[in-house]
Amino acid sequence: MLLRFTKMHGLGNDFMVIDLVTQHARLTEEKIKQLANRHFGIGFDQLLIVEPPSKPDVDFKYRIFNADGSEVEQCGNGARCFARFVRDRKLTSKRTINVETQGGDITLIVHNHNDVEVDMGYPILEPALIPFHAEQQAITYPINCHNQTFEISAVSMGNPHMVLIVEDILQAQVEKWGPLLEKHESFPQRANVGFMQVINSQQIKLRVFERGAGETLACGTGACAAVVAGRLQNLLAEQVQVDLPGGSLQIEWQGSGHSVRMIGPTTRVFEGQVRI
Ligand SMILES: N[C@@H](CCC[C@H](N)C(=O)O)C(=O)O
Repeated sequence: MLLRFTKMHGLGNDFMVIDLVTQHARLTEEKIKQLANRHFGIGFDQLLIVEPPSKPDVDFKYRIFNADGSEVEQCGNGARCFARFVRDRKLTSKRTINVETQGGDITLIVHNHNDVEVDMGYPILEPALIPFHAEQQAITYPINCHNQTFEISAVSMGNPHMVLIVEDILQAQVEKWGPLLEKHESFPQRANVGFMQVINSQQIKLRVFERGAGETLACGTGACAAVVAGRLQNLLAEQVQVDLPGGSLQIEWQGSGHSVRMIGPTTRVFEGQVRI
C-alpha cells in the first residue's frame, strides 16, 4: 500500500507528516523505526500523524512518535508544521486551529504562510518526579548522575523536560550527559534534557538532547521549558529569544497562571509516497 507523506522541519527539527484523515494505515513501532532511519528509510526526528478529532471543540487529533518508535505527548516544532500541513492539504481553511494531543489541547495560530504561533498550554512543575524533594516545592534540585551532581529544573510541557544551566553552550557535554540524564531514575518516563546558557534576560542559547531522538537542531517544548525554568529563577523576562543550533524561536511566558506561547517558522521540504 502506498502512503502519501510530507517531509517538513521547524528549525531543522525534522518530521515526516502523514494525513490519516483521508488515508488509512497501521504503523507499528518497528515500522516507525524503519521509516525514521536516515540511511534505510525517510529519516526524521519525529513522525506526526493527523487524525480526525475524538471529541468536540477540537479540529484534529495530533499524534507524535519519536524516531525510536515511542509515542509521546507533545512536540512544539511539530505543532507549527502540523498547522501548515493541514492548511496546505486543505484539511481546514481555519487560521486558528485547536488540536488534541496526549499532553493536552493546544491552539495553533497561522500568521502567514511560514510563521505559526502556538499556545502550548500551562507548564507543569513536577516536584513529584524528584522523590527526595517532593515536599519542598523548590525550583531547582540537585540530582546525582554517575558521581556528578547537576542542579536541574523539572518542567513538563505535556512532555517531561529537565533543564540545566551551563556557562558556555559550546563546551556543554550534551553527547556525554544527554543520554545518561535522559534515563535518570527521577524521570520514570525518561526526559528531554535541555542545556541552557543565559546570555541576558531576553536571550538564551539552548541545546536539547531529546528523549527517543538524540540531540536535535531545535526543540520547541524544550525552548518553552527552558524559559519557564529561567523565569522561575528570576533570570529571564516575559519574552525571550531562544537560539537553538537550527535557528531562533520567540517564547513568551507571563508567569504562573498563564500559558506559554511560542512563535517560529515552518518549512516544507518535499512530498513523497512510501510503500508500507
Ligand atoms: N522536538 C520536539 C519534542 C518531541 C518529543 C520529545 N522528544 C519527547 O520525547 O517528549 C519539540 O519541538 O517540542
